[in-house]
Amino acid sequence: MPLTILRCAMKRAKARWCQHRSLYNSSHGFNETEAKRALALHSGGSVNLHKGQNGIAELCLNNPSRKNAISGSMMLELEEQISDLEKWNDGKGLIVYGAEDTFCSGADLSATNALCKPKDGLMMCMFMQSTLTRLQRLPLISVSLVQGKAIGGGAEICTACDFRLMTEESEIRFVHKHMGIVPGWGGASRLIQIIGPRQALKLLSSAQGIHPEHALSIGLADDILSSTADKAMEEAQTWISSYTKGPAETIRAIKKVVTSGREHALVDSLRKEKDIFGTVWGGPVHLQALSKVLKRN
Ligand SMILES: CC[C@@H](C(=O)O)C(=O)SCCNC(=O)CCNC(=O)[C@H](O)C(C)(C)COP(=O)(O)OP(=O)(O)OC[C@H]1O[C@@H](n2cnc3c(N)ncnc32)[C@H](O)[C@@H]1OP(=O)(O)O
Repeated sequence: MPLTILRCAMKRAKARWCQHRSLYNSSHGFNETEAKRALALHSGGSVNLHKGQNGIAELCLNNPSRKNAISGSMMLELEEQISDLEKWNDGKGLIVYGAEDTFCSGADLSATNALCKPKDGLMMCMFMQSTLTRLQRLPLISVSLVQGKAIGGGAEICTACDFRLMTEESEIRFVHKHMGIVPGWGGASRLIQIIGPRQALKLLSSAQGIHPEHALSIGLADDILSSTADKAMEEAQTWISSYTKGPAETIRAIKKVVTSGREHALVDSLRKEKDIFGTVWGGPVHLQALSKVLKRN
């Protein structure tokens, strides 16, 4: 294999590895194997994934008897489902939602109580920050479908998607102040990216419940769904389809360039955009579209 092709293949492999690796390693005092062992001790609920034929996946936070609180085992299942989605090359979109009438009431309080030592809290923080960053970086257009409450860590999870759709009675609330902490799953950093530092400071320091109209006015929500609970998913599927029409290859490249622009300084982002452009220019989708346009004109 000529050296140039080998170099390109190695660069692509490295890029894929970088996207999937944890934000933290032993130099930060993080041991992924130990973290997984500790979190597995706190079981309850599940995280279920359905990958649709239409390229839209549905990820369910499923612990209704505890208002979809995230147990330790659910943190592990969330990471496993995101690993699955990272390998889903036909994927174009993702809808994250909660079972029954709630989005998510945050970390399971019995688990956080057992993990209340600083060392254990930091382990959970680094595991969930890495997991939700990988969710945010998926080359899929992602939506949090917020029905009912998204509280604490639940509010943090909904900031890890590209868009937020809220039903009329729903509420997002960063309750961390009342618990004497700050967001532990990356929610503060992402909230600042979404609504800016001033509005983020207001929501975090007031710990107020954010209702749909207010969320829409500050840019935290992207739309308010009129449906009743049983129709909300159908309405969310229709909403996301406006952004996922077309070949998966193109939709995924568009999400990648936006992720790159969000995370890199301008010059690095331009270079990443060039690399991504190089993966689609002259490809089958581009050439087919080009021939269609040339025939039309
Ligand atoms: C780093 C993560 C960390 C953070 O970001 O700060 C966290 O997320 S810490 C958790 C923060 N979340 C909370 O403080 C929310 C606590 N729950 C509530 O405020 C309310 O339950 C609710 C979500 C507003 C719903 O209220 P309501 O409809 O009145 O239901 P109940 O309160 O009766 O709850 C039903 C049932 O569910 C249990 N439950 C609810 N939330 C949790 C939770 N986070 N962990 C564990 N269990 C939870 C609640 O105890 C009830 O159980 P039973 O009494 O056994 O029926």
